[in-house]
Amino acid sequence: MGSMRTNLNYYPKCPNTELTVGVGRHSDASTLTILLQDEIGGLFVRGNDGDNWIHVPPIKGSLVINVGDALQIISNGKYRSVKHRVVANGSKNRISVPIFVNPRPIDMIGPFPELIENGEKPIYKQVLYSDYVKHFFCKAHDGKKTVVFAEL
Ligand SMILES: O=C(O)CCC(=O)C(=O)O
Ligand SMILES: [Fe+2]
Repeated sequence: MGSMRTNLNYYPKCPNTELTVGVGRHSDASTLTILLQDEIGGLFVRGNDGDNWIHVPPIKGSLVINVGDALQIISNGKYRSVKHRVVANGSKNRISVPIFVNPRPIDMIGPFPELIENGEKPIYKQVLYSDYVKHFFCKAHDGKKTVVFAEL
């Protein structure tokens, strides 16, 4: 069991795209995010090793699935949450609908014991998911810094 939240994002067209942030770089606090985007485009993801932003082109009828911080913590870093951002469009409005699939607020999250039985060291501690979310939302988006909250 988990909890889910849906956002309805509306990005009005913006003549000065170089002066505008659609959504600043961040990873989601979710376990997984299921994202429906319209045909406009503007979502970029960052490779874990690379230093370039990769455009995620909208494909009709498809959903984008993003790994979130909770899955990174639960998997002891085996799955890494994806850093992403949205760039405003100069001539067209854009809509996106992410569904955040989350642990419940009352859940303690930390590396699954099954993953650390073979001598692997946990790199994250047990945190109450509602505390993680509170920490996540009390800061402006700044890449993946929020996951440090759960590090040992
Ligand atoms: O609009 C998008 O494509 C992504 C939005 C997003 O990253 C978010 O709501 O967390
Ligand atoms: Fe996001």
